[in-house]
Amino acid sequence: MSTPQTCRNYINGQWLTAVAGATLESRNPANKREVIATFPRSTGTDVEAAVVAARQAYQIWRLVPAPARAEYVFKVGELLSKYKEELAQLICREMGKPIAEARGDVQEGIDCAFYSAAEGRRLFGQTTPSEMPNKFAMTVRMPIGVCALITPWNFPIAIPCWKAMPALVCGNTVIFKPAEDTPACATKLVEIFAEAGLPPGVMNLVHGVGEEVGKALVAHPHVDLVSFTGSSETGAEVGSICGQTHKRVCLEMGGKNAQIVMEDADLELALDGAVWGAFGTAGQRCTATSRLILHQDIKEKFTAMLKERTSKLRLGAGSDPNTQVGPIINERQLQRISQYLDIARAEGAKVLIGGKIATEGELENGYFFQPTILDEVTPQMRVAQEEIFGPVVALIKVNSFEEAISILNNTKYGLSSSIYTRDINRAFTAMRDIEAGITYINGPTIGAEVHLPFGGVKQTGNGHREAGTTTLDVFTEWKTVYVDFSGSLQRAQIDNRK
Ligand SMILES: NC(=O)C1=CN([C@@H]2O[C@H](COP(=O)(O)OP(=O)(O)OC[C@H]3O[C@@H](n4cnc5c(N)ncnc54)[C@H](OP(=O)(O)O)[C@@H]3O)[C@@H](O)[C@H]2O)C=CC1
Ligand SMILES: O=C(O)CCC(=O)C(=O)O
Repeated sequence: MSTPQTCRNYINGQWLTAVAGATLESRNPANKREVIATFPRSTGTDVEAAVVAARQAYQIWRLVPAPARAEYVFKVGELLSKYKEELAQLICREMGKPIAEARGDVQEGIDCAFYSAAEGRRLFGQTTPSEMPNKFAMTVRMPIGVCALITPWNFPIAIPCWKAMPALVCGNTVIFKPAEDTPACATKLVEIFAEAGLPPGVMNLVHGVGEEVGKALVAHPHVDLVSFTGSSETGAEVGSICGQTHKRVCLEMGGKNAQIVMEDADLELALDGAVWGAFGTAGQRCTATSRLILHQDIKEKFTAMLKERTSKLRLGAGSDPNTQVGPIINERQLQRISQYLDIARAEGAKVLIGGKIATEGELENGYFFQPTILDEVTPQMRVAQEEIFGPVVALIKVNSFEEAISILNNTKYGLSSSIYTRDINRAFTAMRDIEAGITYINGPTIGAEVHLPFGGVKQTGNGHREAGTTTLDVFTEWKTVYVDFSGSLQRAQIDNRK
């Protein structure tokens, strides 16, 4: 066990303890005796200092040319590459995901840095004809101001990067409130932004409890925008406060993602998709596959294949290269998953495999849940409707393609979706009729790429898309500019007559 790291807030270019002095700690979810970090339990006073710093810095930062702002973000990308392994090891210890996935988390940050940095030389507006003579019409993107970025623990590097990087390139300043479970990852990330040379106040970090720090940021009158990823419940609260104060808000919330497997699918391919979609990151992704909608003709065979593969998955600490499924983030989430198993049994679902907290050998030291398959699930059951956020997948049998699409759409969420079929007509029909922000054809529901829009429909979000060029609509305001040069023309004509 290594010595716990002492994390601090980063406000106006300085590393600070919370003014009130209180601290919290994060632990290794694979070994709960190991304290990874202590970090400030900040209060409204620290939030106030960060907002003042970010507002002051904004007046200078917004005037730095966008290509120059982007150079800082490019530098962050280079530094992330340099520290990639160190960061990945830290993610394994603090968040728990297997090392290969942790490297992917950092790589997403690197990809986002280079993609966002390039946008510094674009940030395109439009020019369009004016209906008046001697008039020029155009639109330009303007920064919004101070952005509060409130992030979850499941992608402790990628998600903060895909918010902070475009926000900064667009000319905003940032206050980052990371999840309580991953303060050390957040601190290392902000150290990297600082090492890249960002001026004081442009990037600020305030650790603490969501109900305290997150809430104070959302309610603060001088925070202009909130970008939030997390649970639907918290997202609804954040959205409602922002609505009351007319604050810009981008919400990215839950999913109840389904993979359809039709009778003509390549079953081996669909199996790979189902296993990694459902059990990758121990199911703790908003894009995780939590429902498998199986055509009746392949249901029995596919279920047997899935059960066999699931039984061989190796649970363990993320830092062990042999681990395929890591721990659950904390005790509260572990108990929540366990409660969903009770609900599933009470509703009449059949536990085919798994279904319990895993305690064999060293697993007892951490928060592990057995990869679980629930069979005989019907579309209205709570386990088919509510986000579990754990390694639990529900099997639902269907008789037709139409029924499969209808059941897939039958939830309040609409983030990711997938269909395995060899029929091109069905693939395109699914692409058209599925109600989700993301649809994969012959691929799992997970695996977002940073240059495409990320987000969902219905209660998954509020219509915005981060990542891709659509993120620019989150982090900028449009300004419409009319230039009327008829006056000066007339003056020039008068001058010529003289
Ligand atoms: N869509 C996604 O990617 C994710 C979805 N979830 C879903 O959320 C469930 C619970 O996970 P949890 O981590 O508690 O998610 P939360 O939504 O509570 O947390 C997400 C972020 O919001 C902060 N926060 C909490 N309360 C408030 C508030 N009142 N105002 C402002 N910010 C706040 C949290 O801080 P703090 O950590 O201090 O509480 C964290 O930084 C999961 O089971 C899963 O269903 C979770 C993570 C990611
Ligand atoms: O599917 C992915 O790769 C991205 C998932 C994600 O960002 C999330 O679960 O929060």
